[in-house]
Amino acid sequence: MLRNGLTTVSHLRPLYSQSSHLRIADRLRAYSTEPATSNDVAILGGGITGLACAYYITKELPQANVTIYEASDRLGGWLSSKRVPVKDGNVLFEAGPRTLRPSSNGALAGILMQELDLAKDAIFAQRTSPAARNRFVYYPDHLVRMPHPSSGLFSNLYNLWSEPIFDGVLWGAASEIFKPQRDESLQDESVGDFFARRIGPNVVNRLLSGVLHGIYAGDVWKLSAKSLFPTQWRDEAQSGSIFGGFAKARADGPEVTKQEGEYVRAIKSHKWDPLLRDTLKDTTAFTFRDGLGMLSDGLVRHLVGTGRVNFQTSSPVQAVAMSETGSGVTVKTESGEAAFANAISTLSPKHLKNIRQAKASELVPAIPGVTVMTVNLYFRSPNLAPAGFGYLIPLATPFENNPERALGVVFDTAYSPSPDDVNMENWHISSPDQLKEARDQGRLINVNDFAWYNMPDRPNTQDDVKARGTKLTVMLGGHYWDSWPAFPDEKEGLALAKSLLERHLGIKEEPEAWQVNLQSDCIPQYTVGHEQRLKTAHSNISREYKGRLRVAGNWMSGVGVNDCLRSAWDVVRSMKEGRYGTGLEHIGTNEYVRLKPIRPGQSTEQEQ
Ligand SMILES: C=Cc1c2[nH]c(c1C)Cc1[nH]c(c(CCC(=O)O)c1C)Cc1[nH]c(c(C)c1CCC(=O)O)Cc1[nH]c(c(C)c1C=C)C2
Repeated sequence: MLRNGLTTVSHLRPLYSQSSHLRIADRLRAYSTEPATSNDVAILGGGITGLACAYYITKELPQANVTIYEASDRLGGWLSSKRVPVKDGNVLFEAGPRTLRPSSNGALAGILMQELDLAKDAIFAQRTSPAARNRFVYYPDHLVRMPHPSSGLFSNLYNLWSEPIFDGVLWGAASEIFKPQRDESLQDESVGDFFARRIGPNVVNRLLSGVLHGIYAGDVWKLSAKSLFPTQWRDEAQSGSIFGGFAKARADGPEVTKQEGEYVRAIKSHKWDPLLRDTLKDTTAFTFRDGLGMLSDGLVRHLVGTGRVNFQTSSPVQAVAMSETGSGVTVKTESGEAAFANAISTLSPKHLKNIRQAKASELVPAIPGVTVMTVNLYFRSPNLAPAGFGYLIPLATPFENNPERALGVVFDTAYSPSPDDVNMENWHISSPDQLKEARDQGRLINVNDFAWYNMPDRPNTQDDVKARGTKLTVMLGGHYWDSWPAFPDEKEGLALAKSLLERHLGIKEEPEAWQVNLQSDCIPQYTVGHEQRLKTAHSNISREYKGRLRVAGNWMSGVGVNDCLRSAWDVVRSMKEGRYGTGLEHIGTNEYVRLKPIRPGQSTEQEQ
């Protein structure tokens, strides 16, 4: 959509929402009331989780056909990458997530990249890059760089001693082991209460609240310690302290849920492209030439190619009911009813509620969401922000230094190279022959802190401009807007972002391009008691749909894109193995396995 008065060149076209891409047989079947084959699966929601579910089904369940129902006219959910023209070319703006990390659940994104042939389009910011080394927090009236090994011991110690943000941190951490253990009757508490009790309130208000702004856009005093920090929560109960548990895990190996152990094993047994695996090992975060939207586009393209997926866009689901025989479910939309053996809902709990028209009781207890406004800005001048990831604004930053109620600012230029960044004259190693030779030998090539994977072409760039400017995203709102009756409009959002950047970074320049995006209810809040709510949802869904409806998405085990992929992977794996489940059966599990300790020089974990 056009937000800034400039023509937007959008690569996110409604290509796959066009009925010409749907197989006629599939379309007829989708609207017939004939019984489905025993394998057909309906997927509710065409965001990244829905697309990933369809992908894993086509890969793992060769007999199954899939129908994806999406209420809007586009697929991909809130992955939304758009090109915006500027005077000397165009730049890419991300309305939602902008980068992915390759570790943990991120391995699935790496595997998708390999299987969808997207690695050649990827941009890999290396661990050596400023994006990895320089992370800032704004407190109380200036940017404070977080300690990092690359800064050197002296500089880190000086920072810890001189910056008020770290007051009480060292002492709080050192004495944590002596703090009394919580009462056994305590079932959950807020992240704030937990860490204030274990380390001290300054750590919560000045540091941790900022980190949780950057992930959940949420309030540290409301989010659940048990759900967000399960390892530390268990460590206190089992070892008496967080540090005690940490030391035990270092010595004996970390304990993880059985489900996590299976995941680690599956990832390890994947047949990795060795160069991609090595590239990802040295990568702090990655994205693609045309932004993260390339991931959802790549999935859709692949799914169309399988001929087994029927896309029903602009088709909100009105009801999902058990079939009369109990051998499947029927999905009702405005156009009719269709029968399936199984359904996977990737809808938010709020939308899931609507699929049980007549029922008054709730299927999934309410899980609140926060609204985030992202304001993308592109300035003509380069280096208006320090080199680095960006900065977070914690709760303790005084109101007069953050009246805009911003959560943080991302320095997008750090992940989003333009031709300047890959200009041969600026390379660490300037001989292309030397680089090609290294790559031919399978060695990783680092061009100004970006891995060069797509040999022999030039390293990928995202912003197509002659001279690099500064690209920033201001994040506003989140829990600060919880009780607001209305949100700022585009003009107000832009004004808020500009006034924040002027106060914090001294930027007075007018942006050459900008885009304001209001993401309503976009990040679910795992507030105190979240685990219990998920258990209730599991028993309700199980009772009503008897294993025929499963759920996946960002409201159960992590709010990021990587977590959505993981949730899709888990749900399809459980279907493949014929396990009875709802997608929530693992919640609150007490079956654990111990992984082998990670020894120096060893990079991966193994199950014992
Ligand atoms: C667009 C708003 C989002 C905010 N949080 C998330 C989104 C999509 C989800 C999220 N962000 C991060 C994680 C942790 C895992 C990780 O990839 O590191 C999750 C689950 C970290 C993160 N936060 C910000 C960035 C650039 C990243 C890296 C991944 C990403 O591109 O999202 C910046 C940031 N995100 C939000 C705020 C308020 C913020 C402020 C600087 C909200």
